[in-house]
Amino acid sequence: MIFNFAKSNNLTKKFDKVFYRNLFQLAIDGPAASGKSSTARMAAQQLNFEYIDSGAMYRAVTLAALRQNLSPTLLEDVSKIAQLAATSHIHLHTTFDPPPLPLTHSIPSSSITSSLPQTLVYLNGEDVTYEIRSPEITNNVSGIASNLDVRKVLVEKQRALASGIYDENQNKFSPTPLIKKSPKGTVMDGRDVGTVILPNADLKIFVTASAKVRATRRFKELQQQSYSKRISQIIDFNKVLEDLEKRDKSDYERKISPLKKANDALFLDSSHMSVTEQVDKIVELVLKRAKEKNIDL
Ligand SMILES: Nc1ncnc2c1ncn2[C@@H]1O[C@H](COP(=O)(O)OP(=O)(O)O)[C@@H](O)[C@H]1O
Ligand SMILES: Nc1ccn([C@@H]2O[C@H](COP(=O)(O)OP(=O)(O)O)[C@@H](O)[C@H]2O)c(=O)n1
Repeated sequence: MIFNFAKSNNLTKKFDKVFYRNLFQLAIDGPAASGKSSTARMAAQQLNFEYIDSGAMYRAVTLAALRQNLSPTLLEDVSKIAQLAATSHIHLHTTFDPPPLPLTHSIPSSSITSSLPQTLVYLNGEDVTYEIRSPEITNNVSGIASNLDVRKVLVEKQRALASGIYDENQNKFSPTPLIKKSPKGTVMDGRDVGTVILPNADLKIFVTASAKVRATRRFKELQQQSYSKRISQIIDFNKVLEDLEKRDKSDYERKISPLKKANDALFLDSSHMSVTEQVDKIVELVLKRAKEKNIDL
């Protein structure tokens, strides 16, 4: 099935305007391992927001393409990959355990100690949560994400998800907003959320940290993963840093929707912040902006 972009775009605009005016939209962009997704998920948990991991959608399409031996650099494969992006059912499910805390200004995120929220990713019904984080996917995702047709398809799905008019299970746009949970807002993270996907977001944050700090975080994460899966694997820090810098370059320099701070985004350097400090800062900024805009959270 090929989507009618013009039609779905109109739908998105219509429902954004009519039904979702009062839902807070938080856009978080930044380079790899800057801390976007962990802070976005924890902030979503505290604020009772829906969380949308736009990068996971590019990763899922990359997995689908690699499974079919399609290459983003081969012209004849490019339209097939866009077709895959359109026809694949990509379902994101973030589990908040424990359930969201009641929102008060005095609960710091450090009080959430038990399990951290995590996002399960399903591709055509199959749980691919871990597979999409493999080095093979990580090293190929930027190439797929620089494809204009793939972006068109995913951006429409991402906008529709944020507006509640995309049914992930059916892979269909809905003419009426779907009654899901009743979140007070949406937080989406990625590379072009503030610039392209949600240009009218109520608050935009561009998170970054030095490449060395980010590579150290990824390195620890990979070590932890191999330890928990009991895989004995040597992880080379220099290789992690090199891969991360290569992906940064591709994301910052691509022609279509490059990674860029939106003009109205706030800059957050997380190099010397803990995850808890990042979450607390973001929640504080959301509450302040909601108050200014008379949005009831
Ligand atoms: N401020 C921080 N200090 C230390 N580790 C962090 C910080 N922010 C995130 N992390 C860790 O770094 C890794 C990458 O963070 P993640 O949120 O996945 O980044 P991104 O979504 O930007 O790629 C994760 O293991 C996360 O727990
Ligand atoms: N909105 C987005 C999100 C991700 N992406 C692409 O998808 C890749 C993976 O995104 P991600 O958020 O999962 O990556 P990490 O920051 O977690 O490493 C990025 O390197 C980008 O190339 C994008 O182009 N646009």
